[in-house]
Amino acid sequence: MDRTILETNGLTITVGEKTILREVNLRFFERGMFAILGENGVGKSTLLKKIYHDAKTSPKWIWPDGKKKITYLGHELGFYSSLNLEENLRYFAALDGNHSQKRREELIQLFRLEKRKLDPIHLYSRGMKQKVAIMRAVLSSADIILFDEPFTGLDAESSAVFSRILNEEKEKKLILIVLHSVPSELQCTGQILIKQGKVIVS
Ligand SMILES: Nc1ncnc2c1ncn2[C@@H]1O[C@H](COP(=O)(O)OP(=O)(O)OP(=O)(O)O)[C@@H](O)[C@H]1O
Repeated sequence: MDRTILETNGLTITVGEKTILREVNLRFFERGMFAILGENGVGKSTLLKKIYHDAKTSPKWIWPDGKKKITYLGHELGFYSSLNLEENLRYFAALDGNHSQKRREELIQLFRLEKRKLDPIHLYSRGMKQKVAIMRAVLSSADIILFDEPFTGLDAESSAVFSRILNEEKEKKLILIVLHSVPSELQCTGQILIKQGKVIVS
């Protein structure tokens, strides 16, 4: 049976003098993918960051095996630009407690980076860098993945590939994903619309 893995009980977020979100009550089980939608500036990124921050720091969060298994991909892509793709992914795998080398190679192929995997990341284009950050998040052993506009910079083919990867991952993990529009291939479990400080779940 599914159990609750993430809950926000009456969460109110205030930035400076301004209350961005009021009394947000969300509850998620261990699997599924939920799109977080809404106009510019309504608080989508703020909500995601708050969830990540609380998950890492709040004593209210209980992690079954004591390890905090949540990862976040925001606007900062977070890898080592002087290292190549292989080195970056291997480094993060070592930090994380190792991921499958087979899956790593599979993702490199799916994103068509095999020929570039030994180039340092600083030579990559914007979209290629985005793919590296996505691979890192997908390969992590986290139970929860938070993505903030992860389709940014991806071409149509890569967007379709990434949507298919997410459709598979949502069967094993909880994925929250901030989007401006839902790509046609993406099969979300539900949508969370933020409007005027309120959250509407559908
Ligand atoms: N550090 C901060 N200081 C002051 N205001 C902030 C700060 N961070 C965010 N805000 C404000 O909070 C509101 C929500 O910002 P947020 O980035 O969460 O919106 P968003 O829905 O993700 O927007 P977008 O679709 O444009 O990315 C905005 O009005 C923004 O100006």
